Amino acid sequence: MVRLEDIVKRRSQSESVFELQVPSFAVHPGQMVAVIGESGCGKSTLLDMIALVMEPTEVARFEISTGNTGGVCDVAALWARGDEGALSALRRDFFGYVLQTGGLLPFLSVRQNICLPGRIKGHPILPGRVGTLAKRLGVAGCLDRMPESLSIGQRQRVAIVRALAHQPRLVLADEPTAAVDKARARAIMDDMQRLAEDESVAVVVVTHDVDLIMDRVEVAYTFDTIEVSEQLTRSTCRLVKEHSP
Ligand SMILES: Nc1ncnc2c1ncn2[C@@H]1O[C@H](COP(=O)(O)OP(=O)(O)OP(=O)(O)O)[C@@H](O)[C@H]1O
Repeated sequence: MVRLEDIVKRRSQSESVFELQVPSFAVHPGQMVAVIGESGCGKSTLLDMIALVMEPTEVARFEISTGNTGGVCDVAALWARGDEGALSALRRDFFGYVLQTGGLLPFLSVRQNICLPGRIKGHPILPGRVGTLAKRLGVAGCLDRMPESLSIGQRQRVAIVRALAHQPRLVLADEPTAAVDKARARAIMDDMQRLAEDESVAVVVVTHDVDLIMDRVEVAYTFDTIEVSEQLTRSTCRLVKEHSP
C-alpha cells in the first residue's frame, strides 16, 4: 500500500545536521506496523514523510497504492514536479490520524469531533458508521457529551473512531497511548489492530513502548543512530520484526 525505497531526509539546525536514511519501508492493507526507537532517532520525521507533509531530500521510490484496482501513485514524481494539488488530494483522501493526546476540539461534542474531518474533506460518513465504530470501541455512550467530560482513555478511543470514520486507507498513529496507563494502552492497541484487520486499513504506529507493541504487530522498524561527526548524526531505519504475531 505504501512503499519507500532509498529515501534520505536531511534536517539542519544551526551547525548540526540530522540525516535519516530509509533503505526500505512498506505497509500493506490490514497490517499494523510499528515504528519504535529512542527519542530523536527520526520516528516523527519518517511519519511526516509518509503523511506527505515533509518532502524527502532524496528519493529513489515512494509509491502509494490508491485503490483496490492496483492503481499506484508515484509520490516521488509528485514531489519532484511540485504537484501540490495531487499531494493535497492524497492527504485528504488516503490518511486518518490519531495524535498523542486525542486532539479533540473542546467546543464540539464528541460526535461533532468525529464527523469534522469528513466534513472538512467533503466525504460524507456512511449512515450508522459512527455509531458502529463507537460501539466497537466502547464509547457509544459518549457521543453526545463534550470531550472535557471524558477520561483520557475514552478520548483516545474517540480519536480512533474519528480517524477511521471517513474510511481512510492508512491510519498514522503517533504515540496513541502515551497518555494512558498500561492496561488501557494494551486495550487501545488491541482495538486498533482488530479494526485494521477487519477494515483492511493499514496502520503505522509510532511508539516508545516496545513491550506494548512487539507482540501485537507482524512488522516493526527501528533506527540505528550514529554520530558521524560533531556536525552530522545519521539514523538508519531497519526492519526488526517480520513474522506473524
Ligand atoms: N524542525 C527541525 N529542524 C531541524 N532538525 C529537526 C527539527 N525537528 C527535529 N529535528 C531533528 O531531527 C531528529 C529527529 O527528530 P524526530 O522528531 O523525527 O525524532 P523522534 O524519534 O520522533 O523523537 P521523539 O521520540 O522525541 O518525538 C532530531 O535529532 C531532531 O533534533
